[in-house]
Amino acid sequence: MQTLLIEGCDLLTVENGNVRFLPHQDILIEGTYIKAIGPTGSLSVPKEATRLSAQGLLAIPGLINTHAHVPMVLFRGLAEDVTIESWFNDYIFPLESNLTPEDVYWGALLGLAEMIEAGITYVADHYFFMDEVAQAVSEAGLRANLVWAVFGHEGEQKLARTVEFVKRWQGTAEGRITTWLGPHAPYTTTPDFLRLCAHYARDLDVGIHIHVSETAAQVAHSHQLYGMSPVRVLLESGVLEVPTLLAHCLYPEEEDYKILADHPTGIAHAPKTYLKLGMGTAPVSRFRSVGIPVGLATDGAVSNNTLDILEQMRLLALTQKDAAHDSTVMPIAEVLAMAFLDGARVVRQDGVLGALKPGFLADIALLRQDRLAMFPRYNPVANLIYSASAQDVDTVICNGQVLMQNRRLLTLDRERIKEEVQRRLERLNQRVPGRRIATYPV
Ligand SMILES: CSC[C@H]1O[C@@H](n2cnc3c(O)ncnc32)[C@H](O)[C@@H]1O
Ligand SMILES: [Zn+2]
Repeated sequence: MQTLLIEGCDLLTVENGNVRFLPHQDILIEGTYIKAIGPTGSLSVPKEATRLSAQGLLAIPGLINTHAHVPMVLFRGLAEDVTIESWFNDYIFPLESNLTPEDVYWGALLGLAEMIEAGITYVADHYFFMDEVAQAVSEAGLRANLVWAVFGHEGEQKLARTVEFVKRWQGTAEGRITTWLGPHAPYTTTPDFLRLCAHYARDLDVGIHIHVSETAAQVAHSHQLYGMSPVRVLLESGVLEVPTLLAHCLYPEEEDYKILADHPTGIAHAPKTYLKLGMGTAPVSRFRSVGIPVGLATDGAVSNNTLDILEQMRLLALTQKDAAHDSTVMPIAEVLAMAFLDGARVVRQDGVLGALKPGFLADIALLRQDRLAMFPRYNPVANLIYSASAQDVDTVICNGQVLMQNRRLLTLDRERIKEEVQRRLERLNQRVPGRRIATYPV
C-alpha cells in the first residue's frame, strides 16, 4: 500500500456545519484513504512514505461536479446568444448527430483534463458512447458516476444497452467508477418509459440522473400533456423510489418540495448555464431548508463555457444574493457547505467524500495562495470563493494518486489531446439541415 505525506499545507474543510481553517498541517494518505491529519511534523510517518511539500498551498476536498456532459467541450463556443429552443434544435442536437465513439473518447479526455486542472476530482456525467467516457475516466484517474443518456423515442432496446453499460462498468477503475441510469428528461421521454427506467434501476440497485423543470415552459408543457408537474411525473412513474439526481429543477411547484424531500433526491445547480441561457435561478435556500441537498455543477461546456466549480461557487453566491435583493443571503460558509458536503450527498458519497478527515477518501485539491488577489489572508474562505480561480489549482490527488503536481498533468498528455481534438473539429462542427438526435419541444 502506497503512503503519501502532504507536508505543511493550510487546510479548509467543513465539519458538522462549521468551517475549519487549520494552518500548517500535514495530511497522511495510506492507499486510497486519509489516514491522519495534524500540525506539521506531528504525525508518525512510515519511512517509505512519499513526501509532497505543500508549504503555502491551501488543501480543500477535491471538488465535486454534480452534473456535466464532459465530451461537450468538443462544441465549446458553437452556440452563443441564442434562445434555449434554438440552442437545442439548431445547434446541440444537430451537432451531436456527428459524434462517433472516438470523438467522445477524445472529448472526454479533454474535459477531464480541464477538470483536473480546475481541482475537480468527481464528476456525475450524462452523455452518449459512455464506454468511451468510462475508458477516459479510468485513464485520467478521477472519480465519476456515469450514465448513458437515453431519449424516449430510442425505445426499449437502447435502454437495454444502457443497462448493459451499468453492469459492465459498475465499480471498475479501482472503484472510482459507479454507474446509474440516465433518461434524458420528462420532456424527451414518456411516463411509461420512465416507469421502465425505474424498474431497471430498482433491479440493478442503482440511481437515476435526469434533467427536470429547467424552464417554466417545460412545466407548463408537462401540465398540458399529463396534468401534473415534471416532478410529480417522476414520482408517479416510480423514479423517485431510487436515488435520483435532478439536474437543475429551477421551477418546482409548491407540492414538489415535499415530494422531493420525502424521497432520496438531490439537485445539481449550474448557475453559469442559467445566466447564459437566461433561465432564471432555483430556490436554493428553500430546497436546503426542507432537507434537499443542492450541489454545484458545470453542465456542458456549450452552455458554460468552462468546467470550473470554483466559478460556480462564486456565481451561486452572487446569483442568490441578486435574486433575493439581499446581500446577506448565501454567506460564504453556506457556499462552502454546498460545494463540499451537499455535493457529496447529491452523488450519494457523503461520509467518504466532501471533507478532509481521517477515514475519508483521499481526494484533495491544493491551491496556490500567492496571487495578489489572494492577499491579505484575513479570510481564506472569502479568498477561495471570491478571488480564487482554476489557475490557482497547483496539485490534485484522487483516490490517493497524484493526478497533477505543480500544474503538470501526470496521467494525461494535454498536448496530444489537443492535437487529436483539433483534427476532429472541422467534421464535428458541420450541421446537416434536418439531421438531429432529438427535438426540444417548442
Ligand atoms: C444528457 S446528455 C444527453 C443530452 O442532453 C443534452 N443537454 C446538455 N445540457 C443539457 C441541459 O442543461 N438540459 C437538457 N439537456 C441537456 C446534451 O446535449 C445531450 O443531447
Ligand atoms: Zn445538462
